[in-house]
Amino acid sequence: MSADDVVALQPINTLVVIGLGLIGGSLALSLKSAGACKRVVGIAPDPLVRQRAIERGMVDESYASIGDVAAQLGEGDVVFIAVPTLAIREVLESVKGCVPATVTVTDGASVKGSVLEDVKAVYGKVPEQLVLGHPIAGSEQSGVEAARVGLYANHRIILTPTEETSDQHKDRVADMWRAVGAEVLELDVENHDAILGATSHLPHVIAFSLVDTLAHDSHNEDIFRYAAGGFRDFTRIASSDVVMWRDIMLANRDAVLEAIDLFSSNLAVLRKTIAESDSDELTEIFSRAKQARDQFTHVMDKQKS
Ligand SMILES: NC(=O)C1=CN([C@@H]2O[C@H](COP(=O)(O)OP(=O)(O)OC[C@H]3O[C@@H](n4cnc5c(N)ncnc54)[C@H](O)[C@@H]3O)[C@@H](O)[C@H]2O)C=CC1
Ligand SMILES: O=C(O)C(=O)Cc1ccc(O)cc1
Repeated sequence: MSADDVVALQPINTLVVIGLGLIGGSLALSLKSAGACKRVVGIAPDPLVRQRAIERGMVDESYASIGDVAAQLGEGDVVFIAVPTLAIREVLESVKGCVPATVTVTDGASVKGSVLEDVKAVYGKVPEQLVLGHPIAGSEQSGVEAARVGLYANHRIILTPTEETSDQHKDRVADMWRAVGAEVLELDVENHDAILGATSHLPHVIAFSLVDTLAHDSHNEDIFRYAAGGFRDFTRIASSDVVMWRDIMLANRDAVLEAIDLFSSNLAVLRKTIAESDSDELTEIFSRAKQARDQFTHVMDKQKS
């Protein structure tokens, strides 16, 4: 199914978003704009965030804690957890204490293995109402002001259901994402973390490390003044939220280390090729990379059009 197809959806009664930043706020705004849920409730510990979410029309009501609204929830309602990866466990503890088993509970964290471990630790099992997910959409911006309608349109959402996840809850979450124009895919947790470790987490490691390296080069105080467009393109993601990325690296440590090791050994090959002035091999490596990247952008552009 293409993301542009009009789909018949079960509307959500109440959507509760825990964490009113880029990811949670954008889902709230997008579902409201699509008319795909009757009521949106925001949960945020910071009163200023709660106020801005109301002012921006992101939520109808906002509370400091899920306990303030949980008793009103039931079948047909969805709780979406959109907080930094290592804050998920604490949020699950608060959800477990008060949210009925009929309510669909899902998340948007960038790492799925650690969240699955958190679920097992908190619930002692994987409840059928839990549907773990990850929107492959976002940016280097964060916070309540960064949220926007349309963030998920024509983007992919990966769900990582386990055998315990019920079809009914999974379908509800898939419908929710389709209502905001996303394409829904499924992966198992381990594959998800290995793939995202290589394609998302490693690029952030490299971007943060490159900027940190250059910023600490005492001989080059003015170094960024002379940077060309390529530097800006390549390092945009080093402006991303620090807590979010610290959590991702710690939560997906093994997959990230594996990706760093593979990259380091390929970088060492490239270094040797340059040191030896091996023109043929350099042409070969760059041609392979250019072809792969051109093919990737062609596929991505076709998806957008
Ligand atoms: N930023 C991105 O491009 C993407 C982020 N993600 C994931 O989505 C999640 C949210 O990320 P963003 O929305 O970008 O972050 P954000 O920083 O914009 O928003 C997170 C919000 O959660 C709040 N928060 C933190 N702990 C909380 C708690 N215990 N209870 C309630 N609220 C709490 C923060 O105050 C903040 O308002 C993260 O797990 C991230 O890895 C997934 C895909 C893309
Ligand atoms: O800013 C970018 O280009 C991103 O890569 C956004 C992003 C960040 C984290 C995710 O888990 C998914 C997407």
